[in-house]
Amino acid sequence: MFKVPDMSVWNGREDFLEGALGTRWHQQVSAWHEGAAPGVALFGFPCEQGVSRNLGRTGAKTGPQAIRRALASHAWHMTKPVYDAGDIGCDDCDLESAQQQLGDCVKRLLEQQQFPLIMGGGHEMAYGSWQGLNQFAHEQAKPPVIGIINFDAHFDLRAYEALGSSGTPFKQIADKCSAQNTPFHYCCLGVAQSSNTQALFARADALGVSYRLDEQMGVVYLTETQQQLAAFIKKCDWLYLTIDLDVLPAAIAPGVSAPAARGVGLEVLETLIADIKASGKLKLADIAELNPQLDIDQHTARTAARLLGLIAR
Ligand SMILES: N=CN[C@@H](CCC(=O)O)C(=O)O
Ligand SMILES: [Mn+2]
Ligand SMILES: [Mn+2]
Repeated sequence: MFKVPDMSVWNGREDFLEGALGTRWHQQVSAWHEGAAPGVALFGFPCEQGVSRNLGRTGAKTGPQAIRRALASHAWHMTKPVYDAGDIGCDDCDLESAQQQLGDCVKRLLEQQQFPLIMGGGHEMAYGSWQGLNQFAHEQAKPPVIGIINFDAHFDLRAYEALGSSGTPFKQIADKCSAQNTPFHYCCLGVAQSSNTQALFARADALGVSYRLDEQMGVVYLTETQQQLAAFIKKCDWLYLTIDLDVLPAAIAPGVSAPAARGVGLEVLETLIADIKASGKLKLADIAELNPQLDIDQHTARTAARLLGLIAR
């Protein structure tokens, strides 16, 4: 259910002697309101029902607050406003209602010319985020072609029966795209072979997914990876970027349900994010799976905050 932003989390060190150039995020982030000037709207999805249904290690529901706390002390280098627009949790409702409400909030922010940046929570968040962008796209005179770029060790294309989980969001989106007769453009980068069964690779192939294994994503393969990503981006009008923090090596991102033995390096991830931003097509982004209970000295929260700051810029 919707919670208004708790602005008390936005606090930290203040460099009074430095004046306006000495500010940090906690001094600049304001509560979002209808009619606010276009900028970046942070939004939380403190939910882990999907992780629990997927038999993962729970704890991600405190992820959004941990990212906010890590971001609060970042030095301010932004040239556009940043807002906190609140949270949609799922303590009092089922996951499906929370995903739908998240979608409604994302759509509302897009209608208000905001760039929504959603903080999870489990990766079940993606099915909510996408619903908002999809609905907004269908309000346009000519609905733009949406492409999903997922940095993840997992395809998250698991089969499901009645209910989805953190392992199914892109299968759910593929099914929706098929039902509404729109293309399913999905690029999944950083896939760990050992963490995805043959069934998932077969489903990815059947759905025409553009993917790369983690072992094909080292710095030596960067140009090749950039070319594959550029070819994917070319097919799309709008992009939805979703980052599952378990794509990063466990040493950098220990605070996730399924830490990666190998993972994709931050320098590669950041270069690819810069390419995505430079395309001018990015409409929506989210960062999933931060589990503060499993984190070590806020390493994962700090990485999530760094990536968030890079996307917001
Ligand atoms: N979004 C996560 N998907 C992985 C997670 C596994 C886990 O939480 O342990 C998957 O379904 O395989
Ligand atoms: Mn994953
Ligand atoms: Mn995932």
